[in-house]
Amino acid sequence: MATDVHRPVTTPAVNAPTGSAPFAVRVDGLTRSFDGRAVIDRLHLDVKPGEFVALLGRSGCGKSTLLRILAGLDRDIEGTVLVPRRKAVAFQSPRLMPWKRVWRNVLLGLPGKPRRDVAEQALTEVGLKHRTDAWPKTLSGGEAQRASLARALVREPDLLLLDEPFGALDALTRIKAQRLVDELWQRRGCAVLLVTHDVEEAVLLADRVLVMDEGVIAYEREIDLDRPRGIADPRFAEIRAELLRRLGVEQPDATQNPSHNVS
Ligand SMILES: Nc1ncnc2c1ncn2[C@@H]1O[C@H](COP(=O)(O)OP(=O)(O)OP(=O)(O)O)[C@@H](O)[C@H]1O
Repeated sequence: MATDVHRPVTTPAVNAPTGSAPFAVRVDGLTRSFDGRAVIDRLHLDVKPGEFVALLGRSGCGKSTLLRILAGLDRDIEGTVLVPRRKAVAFQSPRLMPWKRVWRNVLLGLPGKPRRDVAEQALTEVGLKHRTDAWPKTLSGGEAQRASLARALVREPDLLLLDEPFGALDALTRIKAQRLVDELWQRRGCAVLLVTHDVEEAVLLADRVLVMDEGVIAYEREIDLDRPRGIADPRFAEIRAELLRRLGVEQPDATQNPSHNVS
């Protein structure tokens, strides 16, 4: 896996030697400040190749900032960030160019002559082949998000960065999109870093869930539940409750309130 090293902008970014790295992400002593305030403060993070990691944290704690840094979109940093050269990112808003048909959007930014067959293959993978020639404005929210995922897939990423990709979808479409990401991850075997506000989504999908706070990874939890996972599993509920506690969310105490007990 070819690796990029992102160092502070004062030092030119260098490419690490190619070869198989024992990690998909390695972040060491990362600091990012805005107006003198460190939003990320000497953060450490490793993600293994093929690992699915979810990142939770209260609003404004720096999740998107971290993701943008990993994507190489923000290099005004201190510390070291090593990420695979083949990486792709999908955001909450699909960011499709309205003047390009879906298949051309999928290929946007890829070097070389646009290859419709490559776009079509990725669109097939996300169940959107029938919309290959559509204009973005004719897509539903879920379809647009799938087109955005196809755009990530054509890059054949070793690391897929997802910033709240399901945040704007209705509940049913969201469940379908979660299943699709799960399938794609299993098929492609790439590492995934998913930023989400949804604790259930994190526990459903991830091998490991991180909670970010005060500029660092404040808590992490391996999710050792069998897949496919379901919220009916008592251990699922236990892990969800622990994560909510770590996020500072008050929960009703079942011992104080018998209506929460299922007998
Ligand atoms: N370009 C910028 N200039 C100044 N401040 C910024 C900039 N980008 C982010 N910030 C600040 O950094 C902090 C972290 O922002 P970030 O978007 O990473 O949070 P987040 O955890 O992703 O939030 P949310 O869950 O609400 O999306 C916020 O206080 C935000 O205002």
